[in-house]
Amino acid sequence: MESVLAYQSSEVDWCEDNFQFSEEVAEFYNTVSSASFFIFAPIMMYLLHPYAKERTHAVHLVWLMMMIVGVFSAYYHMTLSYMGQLLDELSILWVLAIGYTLWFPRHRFPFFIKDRCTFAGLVFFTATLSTVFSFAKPTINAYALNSITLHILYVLCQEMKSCTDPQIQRLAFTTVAWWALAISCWLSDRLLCGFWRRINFCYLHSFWHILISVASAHGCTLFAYFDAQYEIPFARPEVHYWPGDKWKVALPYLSVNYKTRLQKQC
Ligand SMILES: CCCCCCCC/C=C\CCCCCCCC(=O)N[C@@H](CO)[C@H](O)/C=C/CCCCCCCCCCCCC
Ligand SMILES: [Ca+2]
Ligand SMILES: [Zn+2]
Repeated sequence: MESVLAYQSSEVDWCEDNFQFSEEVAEFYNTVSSASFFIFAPIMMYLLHPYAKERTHAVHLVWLMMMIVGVFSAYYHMTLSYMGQLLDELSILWVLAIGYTLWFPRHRFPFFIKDRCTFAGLVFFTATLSTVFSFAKPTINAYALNSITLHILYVLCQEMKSCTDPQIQRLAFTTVAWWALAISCWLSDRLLCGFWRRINFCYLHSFWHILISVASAHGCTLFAYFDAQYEIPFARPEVHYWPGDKWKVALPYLSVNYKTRLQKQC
């Protein structure tokens, strides 16, 4: 047990120099930047609350899990332990599982699945199996998790084929742009560390933490929008931005129209 908790027992070491500032913290910038999950999650929980109230409070689980990802990510970079790595990766796997359960469009379910409850069962079975397999070769886990994003991108492209709303096209474009920036940093830190060391700039993984938090906030709002359109169309979902619709860099959220719903019910 002691060895899986030991500092640097993980096979993966990120580009940032270890123990630069303290003997307790292996990768200082990577540890500190994990706070971005903590900063964005409560804001998104608040912004998506009207949609969650209308649809299901389970939406908040995604943001709770994001905070857990933040804790495990900080623990992992602080210790570079095997346990830290697994906790970080498994928490990502499960936040993705919750995201799929909530937002995967019903009309794209496999033909043998008729309702969201059965779909949730399939997702949770797959995630449990993947949890078990993740112990087999931990070095490939992160690549496997990143390839799930390719499936999310595929679903997004399919959904956008029938979407002509310029607001949603803008949101889809921004989501993919943030994600592309994030994954470039992740891959570059992983594969081109020699180059970054030579120019003394080893902080790309900490940029990834911030960029993927922003990309996730965008991606979740986008899929929540598709979901609201299919599942609660009477709520007339609309995308807005915080702090303001005119801001160039802002967090997207969904507004729902309670008034229309009340009129419909009467
Ligand atoms: C129908 C599909 C709905 C999908 C909803 C998606 C909900 C996902 C929400 C957030 C997940 C973000 C988690 C990021 C955690 C990063 C922690 C980290 O940095 N870990 C690294 C080690 O420190 C590790 O190497 C990283 C592994 C890979 C992580 C893959 C994350 C996938 C994020 C998917 C984001 C979707 C954005 C939309 C893209 C078009
Ligand atoms: Ca390192
Ligand atoms: Zn990380």
